[in-house]
Amino acid sequence: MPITIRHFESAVSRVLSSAHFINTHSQDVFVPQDGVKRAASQILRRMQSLGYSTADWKKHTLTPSIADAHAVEWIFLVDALNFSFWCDQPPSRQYSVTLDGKTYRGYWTLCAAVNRALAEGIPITDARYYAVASDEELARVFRGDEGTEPMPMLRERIMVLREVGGVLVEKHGGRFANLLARCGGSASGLVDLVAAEFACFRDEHEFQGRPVAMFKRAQILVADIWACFEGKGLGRFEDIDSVTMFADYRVPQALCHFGALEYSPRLWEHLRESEKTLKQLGEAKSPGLLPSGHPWEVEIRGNSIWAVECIKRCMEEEGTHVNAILIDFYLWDYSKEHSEEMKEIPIHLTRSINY
Ligand SMILES: Nc1nc2c(c(CN[C@H]3C=C[C@H](O)[C@@H]3O)cn2[C@@H]2O[C@H](COP(=O)(O)O)[C@@H](O)[C@H]2O)c(=O)[nH]1
Repeated sequence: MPITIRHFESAVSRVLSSAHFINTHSQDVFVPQDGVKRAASQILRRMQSLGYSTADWKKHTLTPSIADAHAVEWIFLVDALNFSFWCDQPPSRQYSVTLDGKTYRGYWTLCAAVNRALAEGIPITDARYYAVASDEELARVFRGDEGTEPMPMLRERIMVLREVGGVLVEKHGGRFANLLARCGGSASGLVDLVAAEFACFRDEHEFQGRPVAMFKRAQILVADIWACFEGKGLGRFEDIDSVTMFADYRVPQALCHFGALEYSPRLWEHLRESEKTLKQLGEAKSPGLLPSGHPWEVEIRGNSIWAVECIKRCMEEEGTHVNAILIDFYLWDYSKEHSEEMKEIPIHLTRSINY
């Protein structure tokens, strides 16, 4: 049997080559270059008017306000669990977490629950705790407001905590900072290390017979550290601009809104119908959910990554350098601040620990 010498390609460059392959082989999702051009000018103008930068990361109420060793463990814990917050219940019943008088939904429920646990004296960001804490203790950490659904995919989240906590305790002295110290200031190297050490971060699929990679949570983990430290100290990465957009279910909405992403009529119809069914019948019976790895899911995620790369290149051509991370963060924040407008654009809903 010939030994195949697998040419080692870093995870981040595999994401970019996957996005290009998906874009050139998609049947239902497109990145129209005229839309990209318009989107790039609009987004650039808005980001410049806001002075949007890494400093915006710490401005959020719930993200760590001090860039220190604890912030690194906080970011690792949150990005290990940073997936699938949507639920099919009516808004009044949707999982929510109220902290300091403010009620949070979606991604921010995770941050609120973590900060609440810390305020209650629970060392939730310490791998030596969450690797072995009981299911009941962890369910209590992530408990929702009275009368709301439990946290979506709580069982999967507890399994993720056991996995990543166990690896950190057994191999890295219980701290993600020790793994971070081994990446030699390379973002791509850190993504490789995270994908090698933790199975739950390996966001890889097959598309038309070819392996494709997205590594959404591994990349946003690196990006959050970079942003929190504003590119300095523990957050200094020489190759940070190689990191791509994070293929979630929110930014595609914003990309469609700005005209940089388009769906075929049949895909648009399917997503619209599945959202309606989801609301009427509830998730259990809804035919509409896209199973993880479905071609349409891969097309939406891969083309979202490609669209942001094209927007980035358009901005370069206009003489401004903005990396994919900041474009992504801006679009995600935009989608949350304009949720009413976003309602016009259906999202692809998948039960997945990848995003
Ligand atoms: N592409 C991308 N996806 C992101 C984020 C974030 C949080 N980042 C914020 C924190 C600091 C930064 O400044 C950002 O403002 C969460 N998500 C994903 O969204 C989904 C949750 O949506 P909803 O259910 O509506 O809350 C889910 O897949 C989650 O994994 C991002 O930045 N980019």
